[in-house]
Amino acid sequence: MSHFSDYKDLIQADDWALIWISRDNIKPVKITAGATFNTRYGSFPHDDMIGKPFGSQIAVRTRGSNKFGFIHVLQPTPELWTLSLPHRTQIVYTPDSSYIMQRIQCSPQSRVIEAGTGSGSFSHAFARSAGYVFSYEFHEIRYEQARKEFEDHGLLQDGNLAITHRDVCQDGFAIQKGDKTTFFDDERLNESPSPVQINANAIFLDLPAPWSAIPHLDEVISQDSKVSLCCFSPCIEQVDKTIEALEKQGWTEIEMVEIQGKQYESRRQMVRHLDDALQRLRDVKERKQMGVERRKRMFNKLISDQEEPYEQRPETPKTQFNPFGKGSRVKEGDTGFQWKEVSKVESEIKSHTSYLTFASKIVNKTRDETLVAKLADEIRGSGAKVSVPNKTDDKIGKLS
Ligand SMILES: C[S@@+](CC[C@H](N)C(=O)[O-])C[C@H]1O[C@@H](n2cnc3c(N)ncnc32)[C@H](O)[C@@H]1O
Repeated sequence: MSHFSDYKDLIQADDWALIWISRDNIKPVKITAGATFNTRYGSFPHDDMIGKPFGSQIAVRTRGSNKFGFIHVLQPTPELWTLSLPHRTQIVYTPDSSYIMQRIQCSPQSRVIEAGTGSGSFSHAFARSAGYVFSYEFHEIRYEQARKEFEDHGLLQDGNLAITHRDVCQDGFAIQKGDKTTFFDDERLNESPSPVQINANAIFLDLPAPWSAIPHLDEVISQDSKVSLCCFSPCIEQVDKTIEALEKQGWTEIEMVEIQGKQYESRRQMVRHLDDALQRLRDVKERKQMGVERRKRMFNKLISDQEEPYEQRPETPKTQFNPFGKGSRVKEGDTGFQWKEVSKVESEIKSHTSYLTFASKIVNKTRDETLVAKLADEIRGSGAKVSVPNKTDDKIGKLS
């Protein structure tokens, strides 16, 4: 069972949960009867979590005080995993991964190649949406760590993910049956002929030199459906070399995109008039003048050493409200003032802004007339109002 895509209501022993302590502090925890989750806000017995719905708030009294510390126990999702995983490399964040999956049409029909695995951030997102994921990592320790995590999270056992310890730039993507460097647990793959039928139709390369891996793709991509590819590269020189390799290998629809994740905050801002500004300047000038005169009098008193009765500083009238500075505090949206809706750009959200190079390839450009006729019949039978391609029509008789 995958802890990251099979939703369940109640927390049970042996479930993985992501414990939300604060926005920047989310911890993956395997719920274990009798165990305790310790934080600086208190110790939370796992037994208090078992049987409660995912999403529950668990509170404990902080030792020596009347206050409570609390946590939320959340169902794991790829998005939360991305925010909580142990970083071994740079990772792909959700703003990028969601866009990439949409662009490469990741669906249950997708057979995905991902290289390298890195910290496994994107692998979790792919595993939830795709039919099958083949992930490759050449760094032995990272491969082992990722394999362990995939295993713990239920992505390998009866799952839809295979991880291979391999330098894909040198040795390509093909997996021979019985390959000791590949770890998967799937009867279908075990039974498939050698080499394993990868038939990838979605490729994601997050490697320093994707141009060296691209020529190896031809032997593992789908021959009878459109293949979409995305390369994730932090610098434009890499994009340049990647595009050169893609063109050379016959990839088409090449396009480069950069994602700049920004958060827009919607708020109300007080409408300020020119008269307010002028009034503020008069105010400042008046106060300054009063200060100068007071200091002059104090100086004269020092020189003449004459006693002068203590002069009370004249009371300045409290301003009703000064929209440019001090005065009585006004809360956003208070009545009696004029407000306008504005949007404010917050600092950049977590995203590893790389350049995304997309491309596609169709290997076999002839179409299966029997299949087209069958689909056409089905569409006609469903009564849907669609224009069905006619095989005698030259313009649509072939896929271009
Ligand atoms: C930036 S990380 C990938 C991060 C990953 N996309 C994620 O979201 O967690 C790049 C990974 O590619 C691996 N790598 C680099 N060159 C490779 C190659 N030729 N074959 C396989 N893996 C490679 C590195 O070891 C590294 O772990």
